[in-house]
Amino acid sequence: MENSRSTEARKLCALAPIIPVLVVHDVAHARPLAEALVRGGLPVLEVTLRTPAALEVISEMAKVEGGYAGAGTLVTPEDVAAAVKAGARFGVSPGATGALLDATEAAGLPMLPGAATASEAMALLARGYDVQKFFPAEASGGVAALKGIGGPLPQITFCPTGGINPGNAESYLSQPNVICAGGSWVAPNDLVAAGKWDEIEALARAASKLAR
Ligand SMILES: O=C(O)C(=O)C[C@H](O)[C@H](O)COP(=O)(O)O
Repeated sequence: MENSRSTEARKLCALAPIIPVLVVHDVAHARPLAEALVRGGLPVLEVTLRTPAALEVISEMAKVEGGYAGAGTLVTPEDVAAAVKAGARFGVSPGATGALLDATEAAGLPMLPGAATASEAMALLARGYDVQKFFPAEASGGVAALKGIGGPLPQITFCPTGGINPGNAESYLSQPNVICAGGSWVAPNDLVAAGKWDEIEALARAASKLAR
């Protein structure tokens, strides 16, 4: 769309079929985890601001060549300021508020804001966001809901996240209004804690080959 605020988000979403959603507790895991995911073909990394280490994790991941580390779970303007300071290349939010978008726009932070209903998607579209996170995807009706929203609102493209797994990912990715999907399965807590980077790379590689 003209004057889209989603130009950068669209480019990032086009880089790989899956955006890993990362909950990282130990900053020592940041570099090897990001390197494994990038090696596996998933360069766009959403680090959720759900752990005390998250901002430092973003700063470490930002140093990984070929990667794009962003901040997820942006809820407040303060989150945005902290994420930008940490070096986040983009932001993701589960929903959207005017205050949050005022902050990301003022900071020039490329943004993937969340919506779960037609009204929320329309409000974001009116503000210029034609690429949106569809969250929580499975709980909000999954592929059927995306098909439903895509009827009257085909100009909006989604990154569904929440409940996506290797078994259902391709049914999402095959929708005309889906550009990529987010998921945590490529970096399970137990593999991260155990430093099993090769296994994470293999999960990433499989995810990077999902058809869309
Ligand atoms: O914290 C956020 O802002 C989020 O983005 C939530 C994530 O989208 C989901 O936690 C990922 O869902 P799963 O792949 O089902 O684990």
